[in-house]
Amino acid sequence: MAKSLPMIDVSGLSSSDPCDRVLVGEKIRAACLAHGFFYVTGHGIPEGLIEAVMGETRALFDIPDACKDALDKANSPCNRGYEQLGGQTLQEGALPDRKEGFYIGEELTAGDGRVAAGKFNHGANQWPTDLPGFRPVMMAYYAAMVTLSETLMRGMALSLDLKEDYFSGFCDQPLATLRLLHYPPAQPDVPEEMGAGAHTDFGGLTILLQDNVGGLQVCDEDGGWIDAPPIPGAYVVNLGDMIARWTNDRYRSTVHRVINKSGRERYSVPFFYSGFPDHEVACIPTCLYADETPTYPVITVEQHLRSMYDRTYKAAR
Ligand SMILES: O=C(O)CCC(=O)C(=O)O
Ligand SMILES: [Fe+2]
Repeated sequence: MAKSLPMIDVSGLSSSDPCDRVLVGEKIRAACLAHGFFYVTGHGIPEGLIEAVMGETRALFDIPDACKDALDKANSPCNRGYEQLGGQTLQEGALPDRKEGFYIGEELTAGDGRVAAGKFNHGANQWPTDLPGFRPVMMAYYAAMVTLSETLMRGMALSLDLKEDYFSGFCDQPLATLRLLHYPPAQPDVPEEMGAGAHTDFGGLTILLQDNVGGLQVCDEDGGWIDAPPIPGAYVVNLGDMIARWTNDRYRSTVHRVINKSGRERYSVPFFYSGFPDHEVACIPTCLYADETPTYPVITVEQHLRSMYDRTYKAAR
């Protein structure tokens, strides 16, 4: 039987009964130890909002090329806006990714202290002018994703037998990115080209919304690939590099990739929850065995993100 990823109903994390919350933490622990990837239901995100996000995403990628170019993220000091097909190379040494994208973050004005201080990826968005529903839908969804991420980080803390608010410093004024992606069908005559090359995610958690096309694959411990097909009503959640650093790889930042072999257009909307930029990500003492030392040096969220953007965008420049 083909391997599959676990499914977790996380509604218990919002229960007033601590036992309910601990039970979900235990399920998260098992899923993180096994794969670092799991499906989530009971997330509380309204279906209508999800449909609206998918509708606006398709509409965005359907606007004329000249309008996309006007929104190019090269215009933005904080990496917001449109990224053309092949703009990123997630897997070192591979061909550029066969995807186009659009980056959205928290809407911040020049007067915000973090923007004035030149904090990484902080600032204003670029919005399409001819799609009136786009901005309100994306901002509502961004806010809902921040709330869900906070809930899931409490679940992560419980899963590690930590106090539920252990990650509250990380969750303070979090840097996060909503990313709209469009994957044209793979080209049969370029079999080595991928929609997204094999990579790990850079932040804390990723919450992925995908359409019904499929193509996401998760690397197994034995080096094989497990399909993560779309399941209606469920998100795919995966751990990013920060969690591997916190746990000294007890929980892995699992490698994944996308190959769209369906012959159809694929759309997905990952939300990357990266945390407070100045937060120092250091190994959690209880994640070390007695004779073990931390594999990773202490790093701030911002330092790690900057280095990963440098690496994955350098090749495509
Ligand atoms: O589109 C997907 O299913 C996954 C995208 C992804 O892995 C990423 O953007 O980091
Ligand atoms: Fe990813």
